[in-house]
Amino acid sequence: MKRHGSALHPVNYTLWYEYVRGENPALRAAMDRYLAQHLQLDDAIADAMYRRFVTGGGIDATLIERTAEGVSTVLTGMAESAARAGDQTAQYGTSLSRLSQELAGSAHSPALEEMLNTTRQMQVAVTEMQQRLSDSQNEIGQLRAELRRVHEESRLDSLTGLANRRAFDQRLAACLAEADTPARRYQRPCLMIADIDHFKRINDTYGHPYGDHVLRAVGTILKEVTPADCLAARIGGEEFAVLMPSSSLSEARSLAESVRLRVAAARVRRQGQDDDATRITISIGLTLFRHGENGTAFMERADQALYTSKDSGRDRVTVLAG
Ligand SMILES: Nc1nc2c(ncn2[C@@H]2O[C@H](COP(=O)(O)OP(=O)(O)OP(=O)(O)O)[C@@H](O)[C@H]2O)c(=O)[nH]1
Repeated sequence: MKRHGSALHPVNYTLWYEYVRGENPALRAAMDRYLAQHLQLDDAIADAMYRRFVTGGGIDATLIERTAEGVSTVLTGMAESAARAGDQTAQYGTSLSRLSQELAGSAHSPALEEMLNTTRQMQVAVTEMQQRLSDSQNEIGQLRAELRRVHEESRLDSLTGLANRRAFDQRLAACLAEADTPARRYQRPCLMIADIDHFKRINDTYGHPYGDHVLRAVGTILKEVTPADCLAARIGGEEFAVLMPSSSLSEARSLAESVRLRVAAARVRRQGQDDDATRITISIGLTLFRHGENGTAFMERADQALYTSKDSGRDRVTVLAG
């Protein structure tokens, strides 16, 4: 990295790690072109390559975290080698000093003196290297923590703090893959989709900020009632979903009813109007997974149940199982 003018920091470590790993042909080709022309890979160029070939313009936190993991392992190995080299150099230096003292009384030895000086210089260089490796390791640790935070945030809906659609889709796919294994044959996941009633009217009557306030209130109720092994998400504007991997249909129905009742009982106050709260209701569709079907069919049936709730007067739970 030093030879090509690359400063020692996490972005460059990631870039070079990806290059050496050799599984990113586009990056490899671009870097090879630069290196063949003996061009310096300064920070601006490295940054552009990192964005273009490593993160693809956005942040792929999983990839970067994996890379940070790899770089950190390499650095740990280097730090251990540097520590061993430091110990050996120190031992060598001690032996040379002893030898020099033993010979001090006899003939003066410039060659021995030179070796002693060189050994001291080596000790300083090895200590500096150990320090630099330890600094880099700390930086990688911070980078990893930051990436974890970005990764977590990228899975949350910023308004309600529930999981977002992307996180929900991933969890649904994983849950259904597991549900189709023989071990889970008798435990079928349940899915509920909930949609706030007449939400457009709420927005139109009281304004969009109040609508947001209602969404947050529903999000809070869902967080409070959803068991730890289930996932509650905001999957669209005023649409929520709860995936229940190991609940029975009757447990899922109770959960859906309790969401409905708590939303109906909640009084979401308008700012500055303490006694004037609007009544909000929610319609819910609930269904049970059928072995062999895909996520789309599962979601569509929950949606169908939801629309039955809407069509038959709203503020109710409809179950479509089979
Ligand atoms: N405040 C707010 N409104 C949103 C948000 N996302 C979507 N909406 C609004 O949600 C409303 C959805 O309305 P519709 O799909 O027509 O349905 P509805 O009025 O809820 O009626 P029903 O579902 O039939 O009971 C639209 O007015 C959207 O503008 C958001 O993040 N904040």
